[in-house]
Amino acid sequence: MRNEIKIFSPATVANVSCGFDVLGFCLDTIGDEIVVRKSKEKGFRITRIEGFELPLNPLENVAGVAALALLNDINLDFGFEMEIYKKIKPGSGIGSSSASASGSVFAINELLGRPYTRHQLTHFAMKGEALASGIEHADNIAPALFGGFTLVKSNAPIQVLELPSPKALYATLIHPEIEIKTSDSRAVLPKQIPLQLAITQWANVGSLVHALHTNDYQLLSSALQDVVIEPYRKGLIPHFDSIKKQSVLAGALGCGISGSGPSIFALSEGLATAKSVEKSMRDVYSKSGIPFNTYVSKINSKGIKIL
Ligand SMILES: Nc1ncnc2c1ncn2[C@@H]1O[C@H](COP(=O)(O)OP(=O)(O)OP(=O)(O)O)[C@@H](O)[C@H]1O
Ligand SMILES: N[C@@H](CCO)C(=O)O
Repeated sequence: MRNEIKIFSPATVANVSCGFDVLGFCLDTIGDEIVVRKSKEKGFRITRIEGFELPLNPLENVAGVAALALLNDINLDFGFEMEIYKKIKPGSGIGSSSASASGSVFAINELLGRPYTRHQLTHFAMKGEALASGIEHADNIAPALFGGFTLVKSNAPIQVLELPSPKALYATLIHPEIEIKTSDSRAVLPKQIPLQLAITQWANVGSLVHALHTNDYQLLSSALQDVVIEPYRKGLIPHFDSIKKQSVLAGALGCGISGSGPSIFALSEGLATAKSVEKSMRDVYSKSGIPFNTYVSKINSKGIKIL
């Protein structure tokens, strides 16, 4: 059995417009690298973090909290240490915290000879995610650990459904360089919603799942709507309405807030359209003076990869 592992832990898009806290998909080209090795000393240490300033103290880092949740469940006479090479900016809305929490437990599980299922790993990683957002949710963790599109049917016990990813589907993202913490963008949400909006939203979730199963891009497009969360959060993201309008004019099937923002995602049929959507997003933000990055990615059907 190996003593060290290096992994690529991908960025993910949670919610996918209509599926707040339940739907997500995995990106292919954006992610962190993590190295984990066994150590003689028991417990868990983070020895190095490059890319962004984050706490080395495992109790203050989502990777550490997730790892300790797993290690508390198993009796070992050795421990682990971790190096994190962070590429996903914390607070970006593309699952920065989830990449660390899920990568951490995935890597430890591999070094232990895979005693845990991906459902059990999701449970441990959620403990880390709770440190970042104040609530245990798995809509970023599930796509990172399972790959593709996922639906979190239940948190306790954790049940993740793996949905199909139509081959021609591409994601375009714009990440405005402002930080929105998940905890802050949850604070603006109402505690109750009108029944009529709930009906529209759950009809869209069901339609989106059906569209993925049947490769029905027209249905997918009509289901990529968020009548519950977006109206409250879009004001936190400069030029959100323009990005959405221009993306759809450029051919996107739909466009919405990625996770809790500020990143915005669009889904398109075909790489050429996804690139046109990227150009339309860049045109909107170029005039704004706000620094930004854009990405085009296919859907990553595998999730976390061993390097
Ligand atoms: N290893 C880590 N990686 C990223 N963020 C971390 C980590 N450890 C602790 N944090 C904290 O978590 C917060 C970022 O998580 P948050 O959920 O707000 O952003 P995100 O993961 O980019 O967004 P989203 O979940 O909407 O995609 C920051 O306050 C950051 O300091
Ligand atoms: N479902 C979560 C994802 C962000 O972590 C939210 O939108 O708050």
